[in-house]
Amino acid sequence: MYQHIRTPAEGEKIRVNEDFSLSVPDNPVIPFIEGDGIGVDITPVMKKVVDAAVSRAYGGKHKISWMEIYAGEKSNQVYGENVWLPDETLEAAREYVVSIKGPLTTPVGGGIRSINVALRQQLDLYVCLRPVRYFQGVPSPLKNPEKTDMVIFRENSEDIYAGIEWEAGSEDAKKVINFLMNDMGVTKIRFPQTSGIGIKPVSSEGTERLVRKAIQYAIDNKRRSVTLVHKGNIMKFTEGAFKNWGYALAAREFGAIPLDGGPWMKLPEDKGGIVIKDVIADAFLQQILLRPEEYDVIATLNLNGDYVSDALAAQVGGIGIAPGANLSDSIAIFEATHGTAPKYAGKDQVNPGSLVLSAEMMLRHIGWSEAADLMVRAMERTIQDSVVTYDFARQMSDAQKVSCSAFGEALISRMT
Ligand SMILES: NC(=O)C1=CN([C@@H]2O[C@H](COP(=O)(O)OP(=O)(O)OC[C@H]3O[C@@H](n4cnc5c(N)ncnc54)[C@H](OP(=O)(O)O)[C@@H]3O)[C@@H](O)[C@H]2O)C=CC1
Ligand SMILES: O=C(O)CCC(=O)C(=O)O
Ligand SMILES: [Mg+2]
Repeated sequence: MYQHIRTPAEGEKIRVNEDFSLSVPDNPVIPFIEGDGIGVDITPVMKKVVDAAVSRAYGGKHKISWMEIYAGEKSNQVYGENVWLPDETLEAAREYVVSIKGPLTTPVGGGIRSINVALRQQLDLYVCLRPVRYFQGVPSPLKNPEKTDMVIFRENSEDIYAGIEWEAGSEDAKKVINFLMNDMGVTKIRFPQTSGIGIKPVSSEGTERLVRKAIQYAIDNKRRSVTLVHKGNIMKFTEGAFKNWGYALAAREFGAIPLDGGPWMKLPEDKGGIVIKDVIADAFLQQILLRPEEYDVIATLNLNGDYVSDALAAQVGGIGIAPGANLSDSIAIFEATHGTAPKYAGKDQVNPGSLVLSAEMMLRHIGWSEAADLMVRAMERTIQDSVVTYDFARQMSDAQKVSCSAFGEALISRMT
C-alpha cells in the first residue's frame, strides 16, 4: 500500500523474467512523474499522444493505465516540505519496472542535489541511452544534418556525478586538502586555502557494464562502430582507464582484435565486424560537426555524456526533440534530454517532441512497436507539413507555429 500514490483500478504490472526479458500484460500500469517547469505542458501531451497511438495500433486490445508518482516540486506539495524524492516513488519505479518522467529542477551551487541523478543512482540505472537522429524538415545549423545518426551510451552511475564534493572554506574541505597534502604528498593544489574539492570515481565494473551494453546494442542493431569518448590524456586513471577497460572488454568478451596494429579494434564478422575506436573528448566535439558520419554508437563517461547529448541534439534541431532512457538490467525510466526550461513553464509553448519520442522508445522497449512506429510516422509527417512549435518555427520561414498541446493534436491527426 502506498501513502499518496493511487494505483489505478484497472491494469497489471509489467514483470521481469529471469533472463531480463519483460512480460507485458495487455493493460500495463505505467508510472509517470509529471516533472517541474514545463513538465505541466509536455507530460499531458505525451500521455495523450501515446494513448492515441496505442488505441490506433491495437484497437482497444492494449491500453496503458497511467499511475502518477511524485518527485521534485510536486512531491513537496503532496508529501510536505522538503520531500523531493519519496521512498514510495522509488518503490513504484522498481515494482512497476517501466516508467516515464518529466524534467526536474536542480538549483545551481547550493540547495538540493539533483533528483534526476539520485533516481538514476538509487535505482542503479547505469545506462543513459540517447539516440540522436534527424527528422526531415527540422531546421538545423548543419548543411547535412542527416549525416548525424548516433546513439549515446552515457555512464549514469559514477564519475563526478557521484556528488562527492566539499565546499571551499568548509572544515571538511580543509580536512581533505590537509590529507592530500600531508599524507598523499600532493603539491599541486594551486590555492589550498580557497579550493572546493570534488572526487571523480570511475571503476572497471562501472565502465565494463556500460561498454558491454553499447557493444551489444551495436551488434543487435547492425551499427558500424562503437567509439569510446574520453579525456584520458589528462585524467589518466579515470578517463584513460575507461578507454583501456573498454578495449580490454571488447577483446575479452566479444573477441575483438587490433585493427592495423591497434589501438582500434574490430569484432569478428559473425559479430558484425564492428569497429571499436576511441577519441579524446575535445577532438570529438569538433569532429561531430565536421565529420558526423564517422561516428555511430558512442560510449562515454557521465559528464562527457551530458555535454555530448546536448551538443548532438543541437545538430539535429535542438533539445526540443531529443529523447532518452535510463536503464538498468531490469528497470527503465524514460525521460527527455532537456530540463525544466522554467521561463516557458505553464505557457503551452514548448516542443513536447523529446518526451513524446522518449515514450516512443518506451513503447518499443515493451514490445509495442506498431504503436511506436505510428508515433514516429506522425512526427515525420507533422514536421514535413511545417507544423512546429516555437523552437523550430523561429528558424523556418514557412512554418505554422503551434502551441505544445496543438502540436500533440497535430501528431494525433497524422497517425494513420
Ligand atoms: N533530466 C532532467 O530532468 C534535467 C533537468 N535539468 C534541470 O532543468 C533546469 C533548467 O535547466 P537549463 O539549463 O535551463 O536547461 P533546459 O534544458 O531546461 O533549457 C534550456 C533551453 O533549451 C530549450 N528547451 C528546453 N526544453 C525545450 C523544449 N521542450 N522545447 C523547446 N525548447 C526547449 C530552451 O531554449 P530557448 O531559451 O532557446 O527557447 C531552454 O531555454 C535546471 O534546474 C536543470 O538542472 C536540466 C537537464 C535535464
Ligand atoms: O539533473 C539535472 O538537473 C541535470 C541532468 C542533466 O543535465 C541530464 O541528465 O542531461
Ligand atoms: Mg544534460
